[in-house]
Amino acid sequence: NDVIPESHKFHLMASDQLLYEQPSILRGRSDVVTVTPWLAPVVWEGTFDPRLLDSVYRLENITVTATVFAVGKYVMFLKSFLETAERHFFVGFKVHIYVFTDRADEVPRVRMAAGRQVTREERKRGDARRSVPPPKPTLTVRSVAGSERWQEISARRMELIQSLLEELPPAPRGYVFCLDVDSRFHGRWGSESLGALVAVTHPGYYRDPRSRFPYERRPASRAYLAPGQGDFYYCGGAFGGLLQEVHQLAKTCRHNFEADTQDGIEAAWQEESHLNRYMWINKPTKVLSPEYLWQDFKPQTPEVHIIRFSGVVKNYAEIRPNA
Ligand SMILES: CC(=O)N[C@H]1[C@@H](OP(=O)(O)OP(=O)(O)OC[C@H]2O[C@@H](n3ccc(=O)[nH]c3=O)[C@H](O)[C@@H]2O)O[C@H](CO)[C@H](O)[C@@H]1O
Ligand SMILES: [Mn+2]
Repeated sequence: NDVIPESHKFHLMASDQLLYEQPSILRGRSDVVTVTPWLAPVVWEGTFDPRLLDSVYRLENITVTATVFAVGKYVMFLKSFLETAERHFFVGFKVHIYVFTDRADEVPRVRMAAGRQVTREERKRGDARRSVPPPKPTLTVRSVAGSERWQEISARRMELIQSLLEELPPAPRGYVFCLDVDSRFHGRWGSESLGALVAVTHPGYYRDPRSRFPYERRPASRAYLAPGQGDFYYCGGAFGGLLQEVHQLAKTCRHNFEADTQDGIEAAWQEESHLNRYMWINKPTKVLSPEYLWQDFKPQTPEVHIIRFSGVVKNYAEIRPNA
């Protein structure tokens, strides 16, 4: 006599067929903090069971949208970004990637990895609701204007993300991640990263006191954070969450960035500064550890057991339209 709630909108529901390692509330990662002071999980390798989470979210029929911008010479990063996304990003789920570029004819054709197909074994043990294998990830290319300033290209992403999300059909189980293109996946990035509002701690600052975070420090900017404010330094290169939440974020950051421009001020790190201000007020419901955005030039640290996504080393002078 199973208890079948009318709706499981507000809690996770698992199949009783799935057996996994017994969880412990005594043992776990003790070298890192795995929960914020507002009780949001901080996702590190070893804090979650990927099979359990995948099975939970497969019952939910979720869709994952990703946005990536490749304007000007940054189109050169698309091939490896897309190829590695195929191998590691939400494998087994409905994934839709939107590429924004001013060089549509240079977007590489990327072959879909076999790992995308649901295996026969998975189909056998899955329930009826998922007897149909999820479709292969799809890719949509959108044309955007180029620019003479990289700062503008980077910041304008908020505006384009906002309008994309206004066009997408509303989906209560729809998630979106907004990612830098000059990066590659090296390991799993999957359902463990899902949350209403998701931020990634910047790999360059997660060991630093907040006084050293490169927040916008001029009170005239709408991205201003005063000394003593700010939780973590989050990166502009990866954030996400539910469609409605990310829409709110993009709309707010765009509005504040443009209002600043009217006042003749550009935040220290453009939309990243505004994102940090936003996340100070609107606490993320899930924080991803720097495993989710590393930098290739940075030696791996002991607490980082796996690098999932990492920025490639690039020659700024060569690829950016301005220095
Ligand atoms: C890892 C990380 O958190 N990176 C952030 C950081 O610098 P980054 O040095 O990582 O910035 P970046 O040069 O990668 O630019 C950000 C993104 O804008 C796009 N782009 C940029 C220039 C260009 O000519 N063409 C183009 O397509 C592209 O998707 C790129 O990945 O600070 C920026 C502030 O503005 C952004 O917040 C970046 O997300
Ligand atoms: Mn980047």
